[in-house]
Amino acid sequence: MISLLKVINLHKSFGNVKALKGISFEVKPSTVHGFLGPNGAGKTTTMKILSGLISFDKGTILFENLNFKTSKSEIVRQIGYLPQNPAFYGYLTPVEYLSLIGQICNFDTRNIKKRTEEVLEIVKLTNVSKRKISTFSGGMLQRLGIAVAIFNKPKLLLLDEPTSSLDPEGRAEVLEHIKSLQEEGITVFFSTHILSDVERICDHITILHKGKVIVSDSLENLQKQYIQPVFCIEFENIPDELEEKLYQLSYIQKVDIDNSGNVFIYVNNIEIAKRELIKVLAQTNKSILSFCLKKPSLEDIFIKVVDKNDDI
Ligand SMILES: Nc1ncnc2c1ncn2[C@@H]1O[C@H](COP(=O)(O)OP(=O)(O)OP(=O)(O)O)[C@@H](O)[C@H]1O
Repeated sequence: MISLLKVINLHKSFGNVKALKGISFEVKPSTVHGFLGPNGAGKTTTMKILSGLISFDKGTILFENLNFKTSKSEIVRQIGYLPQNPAFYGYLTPVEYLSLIGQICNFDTRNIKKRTEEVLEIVKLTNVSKRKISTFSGGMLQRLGIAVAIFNKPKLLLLDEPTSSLDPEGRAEVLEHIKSLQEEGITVFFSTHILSDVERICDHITILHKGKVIVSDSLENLQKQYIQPVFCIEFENIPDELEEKLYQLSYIQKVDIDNSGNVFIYVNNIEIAKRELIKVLAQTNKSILSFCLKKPSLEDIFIKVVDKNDDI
């Protein structure tokens, strides 16, 4: 699949602070791409460069076949950006506010009206389109921010921590909208610290740490590569010499039994284990209350890769 955006060896310093130390990653079209990293990793700096707000020192940015160095204005016209703390004029209604945006984007009056109705429909704010923005909840404000960012029909939408200031309900609401933008043909690149948000809606993930990209891959590949599958078994009574018996099997890597009697079995061949392990456990003749394969968590991946790269 050809990339929509390619960032190659991008550098940016603010005085002595090296915010980006040669980052490279690609964003595929029609994906939701999560941009993860601890505070100060360089996420906002990257977003500001991509939206054309600040310059970069070194490197290449390609958008489709265009080079950012020579076609910046053509590229940024196709990129929407929702900053971390968007500000609105609270005394206006969404219709009035979006009309203002339409004028800034050089739409004519008829098209402003049409596009305003369309984007309000997309972000599900049609029923409050004539209410003052000052009365909106955090989730509604973020959705209005998305409406502004997609007004000009961008191919790529950059969202800087769109859920960080929201409660769980507001987050769920905004995440649902981000996911639905894919259906509108918009590719989304969004930064966050909240790992569960990424897990919920992202296809691809780039992890940034201290100005460097330490991982950039599909969520599926990351789960396969970084997470060891673990079987979790709850017995009514733990069978005698269970650990010794399990360690005799070549596909068993590690067995842990916690204080509540739950057994965690790590394996090196998931396919054999899926077929054979349950049969082996059944031969113990002890009642099994539950048996499951634990789903890899993004938090585990994050901790693993950030720990591994902590000395960079
Ligand atoms: N205008 C600036 N002047 C000086 N230093 C800056 C400026 N903007 C960012 N930095 C520094 O660059 C580094 C990267 O900051 P950036 O805001 O991009 O990180 P971030 O990953 O977005 O962090 P957060 O999650 O806290 O928003 C930090 O060390 C920050 O202090």
